[in-house]
Amino acid sequence: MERYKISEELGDGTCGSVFKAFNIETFEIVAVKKMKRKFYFWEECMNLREVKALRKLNHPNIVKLKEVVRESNELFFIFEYMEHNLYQIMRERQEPFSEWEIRSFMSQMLQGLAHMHRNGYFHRDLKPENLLVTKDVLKIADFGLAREVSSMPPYTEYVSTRWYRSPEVLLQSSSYTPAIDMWAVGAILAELFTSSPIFPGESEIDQLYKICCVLGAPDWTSFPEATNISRLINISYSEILPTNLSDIIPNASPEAVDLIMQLFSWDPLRRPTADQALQHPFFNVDARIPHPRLHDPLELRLNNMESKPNLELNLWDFDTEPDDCFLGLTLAVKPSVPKLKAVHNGSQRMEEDILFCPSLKDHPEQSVFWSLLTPDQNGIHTPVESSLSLSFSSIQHPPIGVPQSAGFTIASLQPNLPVRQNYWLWPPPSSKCADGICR
Ligand SMILES: Nc1ncnc2c1ncn2[C@@H]1O[C@H](COP(=O)(O)OP(=O)(O)OP(=O)(O)O)[C@@H](O)[C@H]1O
Repeated sequence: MERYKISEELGDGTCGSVFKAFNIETFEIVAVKKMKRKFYFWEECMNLREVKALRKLNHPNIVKLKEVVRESNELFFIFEYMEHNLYQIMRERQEPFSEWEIRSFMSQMLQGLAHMHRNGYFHRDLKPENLLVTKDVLKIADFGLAREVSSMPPYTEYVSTRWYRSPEVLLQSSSYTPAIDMWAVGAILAELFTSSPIFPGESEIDQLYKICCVLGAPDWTSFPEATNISRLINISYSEILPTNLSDIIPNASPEAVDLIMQLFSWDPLRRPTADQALQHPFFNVDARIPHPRLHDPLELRLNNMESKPNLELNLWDFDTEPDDCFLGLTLAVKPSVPKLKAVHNGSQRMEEDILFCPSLKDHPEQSVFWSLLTPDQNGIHTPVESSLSLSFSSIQHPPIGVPQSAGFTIASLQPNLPVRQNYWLWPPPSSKCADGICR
């Protein structure tokens, strides 16, 4: 690892901390992911899902693993460096993405995903943070949870980030398929329009509840083997009516709404595959859709430093496979605890677990905000012992153009919820976000 000069930390995930680094031999800028657990044998390293999957998956829209280094029983992945992740980009913008931009991001994500699924893997943790972007080229990253399609169920309920989790995973269906990634694609597509998660569940039950609030009553027959079906049964449907998705995502074209609805099929078998989604009319519409500016006298600014969920780990989620990166990671496990911040008309700050604003003149509905703990930072230690490394061939990919832009507001995202959200989505550039990470 002495070839690499480590600079800033780029991210701190469940399995590892990611740093920007400079290769003093090749002058290349790379991203170094230092795994949190120790690795005493090479075999363990090569059996890691992330390594196994990325060695097989060579695609312009999948982040390139260039090298694996084991040094002092510590494991480092050397990735091609990407400038941003999609979450950061959404947070920093001052206006919504155009449908053209969304189409470009989505098409790249789906092409990477289609390649992955065709090659027998599914990702299992798709979310904006795991979509890396440089000069408008999007690449899927973080294959720590990637699973071979041919691997045998039952799978553990595991740990994908709750907001992007499919109903069959929430209901602990004994088997699931690449369709779980397609659910996450739907959630990400909706979020690209609104810059706010469409199903920001605070718990697994709340996650299902929020899904039902948008989609209406579930199709029970879609989950014949779900062990946790009671989670769904316990939700009182009499109080929940399905929502018109166009009301929730007013800036989406009918084609986009149709694609999102298909991706949000309760039945995993009815969700389009990545290849099928790429054939959807959404990708053939060339018109720019105007974005209605959504005004609201009460502008509540969500502090996005705390607006994303941590990866949620349950003790029973731990896989017994030796290649599971979570083994021995108890210190990295953080529960998702709501901690909320909002600004009323940019002046009055409030911070509590759940913030209700019942006294609003123009909006008698209550407002509620969600956010979660900030991950701890982890230092990196200079290795002292001998090291081994494994290199992978690299490829160059042509950039795909997406115009730049910048901030916007959005009104109610979930009209059927007993609460209503009205807030500024992204802090302006002047807000405290000094390191550009804001998590
Ligand atoms: N190749 C890269 N270039 C630049 N930044 C990167 C790269 N890979 C990862 N990152 C940054 O580091 C963050 C964490 O990386 P990654 O998701 O791989 O770690 P993890 O421990 O598996 O995280 P998670 O808890 O989401 O599973 C990413 O969200 C991204 O911001």
